[in-house]
Amino acid sequence: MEGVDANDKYAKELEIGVRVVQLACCLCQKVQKGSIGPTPDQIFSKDDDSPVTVADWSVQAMISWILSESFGKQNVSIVAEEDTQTLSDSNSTRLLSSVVSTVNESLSIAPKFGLKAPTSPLEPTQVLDAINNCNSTGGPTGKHWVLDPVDGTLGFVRGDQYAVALALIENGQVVVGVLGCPNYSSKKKLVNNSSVSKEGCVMYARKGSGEAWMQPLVCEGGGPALVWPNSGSRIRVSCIDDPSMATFCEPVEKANSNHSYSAGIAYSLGLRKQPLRVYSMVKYAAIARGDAEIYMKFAKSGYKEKIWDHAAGVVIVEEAGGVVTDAGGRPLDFSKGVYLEGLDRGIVTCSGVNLHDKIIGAVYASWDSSHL
Ligand SMILES: Nc1ncnc2c1ncn2[C@@H]1O[C@H](COP(=O)(O)O)[C@@H](OP(=O)(O)O)[C@H]1O
Ligand SMILES: [Mg+2]
Repeated sequence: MEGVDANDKYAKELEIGVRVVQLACCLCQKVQKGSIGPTPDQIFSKDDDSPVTVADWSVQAMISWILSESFGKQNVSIVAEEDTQTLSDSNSTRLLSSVVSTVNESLSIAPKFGLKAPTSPLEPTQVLDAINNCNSTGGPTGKHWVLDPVDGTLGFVRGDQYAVALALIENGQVVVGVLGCPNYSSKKKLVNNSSVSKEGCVMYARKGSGEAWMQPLVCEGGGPALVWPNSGSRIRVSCIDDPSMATFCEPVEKANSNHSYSAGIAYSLGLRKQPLRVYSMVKYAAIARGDAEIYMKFAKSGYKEKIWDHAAGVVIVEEAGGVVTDAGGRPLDFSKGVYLEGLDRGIVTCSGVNLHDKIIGAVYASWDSSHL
């Protein structure tokens, strides 16, 4: 079965997106194994105290460079998580050279992924430029790529689930989503933390196609180069709509979502299973693949969700047959810039409308007493 008809709209964006996310997953796996870059546990803190690693900057630089080469720098607008503040510090020369060598090692194997490698290794200034080129703020018009180079950085540094998330927004709508999940096997169900695998997958979808796809990572094992259109397999959400049989997932970190509130919703709906706590957008991947039926996230009041933490996951879940809205039942709005402005209370993702209606109803019934 073929993944995508080459004549379709966004065919080139999807193809390049899948190829470059495959390459990015490979980069992350190599950093994690210590085969490129510094020791994998080297973690830096950003201004908001969130962690960042060589992999985050390197993936952002590499993807930014490939997108500019593929579509022309003047045509590419990218909204992405990282900036060069820490890297440009005069005390960071060793860190910058780690990023530069990681980017160059990764680009040197780009042809295996059907992508063009630079004719000579990138200079530090080119790497910094590539990161800085991702300073778009998106908005309601035009095409914007949206990138979270390593989503779930905590999962990455703990050897747990994390994701490389790339999406394309056009006129405020997510039209392409690619989600690389380096520790989520294309063959094995995600059950709990022991389901961390070293043979990950990439999922992807194009808006309106009614199809979502998955392919295994091609990084390891010296296997064949990535071919496209490929023999990816179709993925589909679960057909379970009985709450007592359903699995719900949520962030691992209590700081990122209120576990006791979601436990209350789960109880009121008759969900019996323990929550599946997973780092990163792998939660969207689990819904799209049918490994779970519900994903709820209720961040602290005042926290503003960023578009790169959701764009790719939302279109993949929707094309796989699922539903994603805020907790008021409205679609997420990707047209307002970097943040999901106007988001009502939280995010509710389900495999189908029946479960979704029930959760939204339970949120309305319980919110006033929730102290959120
Ligand atoms: N206080 C907070 N509340 C909700 N989400 C937060 C948060 N602080 C960070 N996040 C987001 O949650 C993401 C991790 O998702 P999860 O908690 O589902 O694993 C982080 O992505 P990064 O790891 O890319 O920074 C970050 O964007
Ligand atoms: Mg993120």
